[in-house]
Amino acid sequence: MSAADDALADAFFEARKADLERRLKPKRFRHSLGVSQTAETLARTYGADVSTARLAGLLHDWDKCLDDQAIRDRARDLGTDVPDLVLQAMPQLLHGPTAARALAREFPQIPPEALSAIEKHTAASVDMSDLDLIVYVADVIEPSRSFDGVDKLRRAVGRVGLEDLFVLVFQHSLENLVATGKRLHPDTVDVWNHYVERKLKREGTPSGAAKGR
Ligand SMILES: Nc1ncnc2c1ncn2[C@@H]1O[C@H](COP(=O)(O)OP(=O)(O)O)[C@@H](O)[C@H]1O
Repeated sequence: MSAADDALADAFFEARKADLERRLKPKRFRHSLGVSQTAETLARTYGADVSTARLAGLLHDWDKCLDDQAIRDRARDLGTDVPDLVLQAMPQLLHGPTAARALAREFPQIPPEALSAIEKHTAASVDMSDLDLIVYVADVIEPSRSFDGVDKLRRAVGRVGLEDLFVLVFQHSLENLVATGKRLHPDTVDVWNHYVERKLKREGTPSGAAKGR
């Protein structure tokens, strides 16, 4: 069995699930299982690798047990390259990047595609792979999430393309951050513009020509 096959096998999944149950509070552990199942469903729907999706979904919050200072320390120890604003003002945005690095170190057999999705699951990024998009979406719509509009997002699964689904979900995340007066990660505008530009191109809308109200 190759190293990647080992990481995608049931035994590895069950062992990391047991680790995770020890690391996380029960609600966060249930959320992780929900993200794993939802990522698996999305992978089936959109043609991504199902085993990698379920593993990335399971492990995305591996470092969510750390407080702000522990996250900062971990980011420094692991050599994670981050803007100072994020390190100081929004260290919780680093739990994806630190988890990806820590998991790679502890379990080198985890495929890079899964680590990439874990890294990007909170702040997103331009040029995300299908698996990155899937884990981002799964984190927001998994069954234990309950917020106004979640059913609309769930209903869009399979009805719209994966990137369009991501845009809907990312839009919801941004609206929520602004509505609650939160600061935005410095890359957020770039990510939004990147995916909106691509959506406008898919729809054949000339770049920069906003649709009238
Ligand atoms: N683009 C962003 N800019 C700033 N903060 C963000 C951004 N996206 C998510 N967040 C915030 O980062 C924190 C962690 O997000 P997330 O990993 O989705 O956690 P949770 O699973 O607890 O919702 C949340 O407080 C969320 O509001």
